[in-house]
Amino acid sequence: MTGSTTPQPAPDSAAGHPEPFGVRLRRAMDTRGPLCVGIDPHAGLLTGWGLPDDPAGLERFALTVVDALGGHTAVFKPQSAFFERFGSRGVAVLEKAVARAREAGALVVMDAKRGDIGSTMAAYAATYFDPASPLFSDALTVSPFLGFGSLRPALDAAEASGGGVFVLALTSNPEGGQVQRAASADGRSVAQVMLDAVAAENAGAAPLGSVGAVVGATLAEAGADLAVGGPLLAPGVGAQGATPADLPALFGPALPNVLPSVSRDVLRHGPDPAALLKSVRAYADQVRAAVRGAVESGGIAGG
Ligand SMILES: O=c1ccn([C@@H]2O[C@H](COP(=O)(O)O)[C@@H](O)[C@H]2O)c(=O)[nH]1
Repeated sequence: MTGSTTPQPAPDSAAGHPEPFGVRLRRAMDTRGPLCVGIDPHAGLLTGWGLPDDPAGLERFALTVVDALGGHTAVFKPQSAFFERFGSRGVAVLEKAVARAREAGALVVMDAKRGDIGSTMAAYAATYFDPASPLFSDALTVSPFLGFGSLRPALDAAEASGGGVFVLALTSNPEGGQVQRAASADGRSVAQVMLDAVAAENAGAAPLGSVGAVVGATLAEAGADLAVGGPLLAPGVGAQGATPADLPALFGPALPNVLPSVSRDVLRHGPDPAALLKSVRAYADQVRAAVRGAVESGGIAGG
């Protein structure tokens, strides 16, 4: 992680098309460090920071995180649920945090795990990928439980706005395998069907496609082909027990495209901005060291 360089370009490239999310993410990870910081304002964290568990406390919390880290971290991942629990006042705070994070040069992956029939998915797509929307984000987590094809409106809207989509494939929770490891009609696991569909979306994209997959860092093994040509968002580092040192064995050759995500284990260091930044820098350094070690040991190709 470097100082306060700004990885985000102007939204429009010279040709008038937005620069793709995958390109922007690759640059952000390379310049700021391969780490995503989750903004998860748990009630216990607000209390631990000496803040009230109300919209005013939520705003202080979220903006403190953004102001402390926005010029340094590659990606923020606000967890929408922790804002929605305060109703419209919480969503207003989320809007403010997203805008301020993007102004600071960080990319925003909205963790809302949206998924519905196509016509409703189009409304979700407008919420997060219409540049005029107050929740306009760089990327969105989506759930493919209604079938990969139901995600099409989000995939199309993301592409049009230079945004990205992260499709749940192998989640970090222990219950996920019940669905994700189940065999589909053609014998592939459900997770592999989703990963293959993600790979097809990214065909021809370089250096990184804009359609990613969520693969939990907590998994004992992937048991799937992770060569999707796009980013692999890996939550579960920190409070859920995974460490950066676990990543090479789990992700193998896909490791350079992995974006590990940490929420509680960074946030617990607040409200002191310097302590938050120190924690993020330590995590980013550990991830870099894990990738370097894997390259040096011949486990993955160097960049
Ligand atoms: O498979 C998944 C998908 C998403 N998440 C989300 O990431 C954070 C994890 O928070 P920690 O405090 O670092 O455990 C949270 O918002 C989850 O909803 C996930 O954990 N696993």
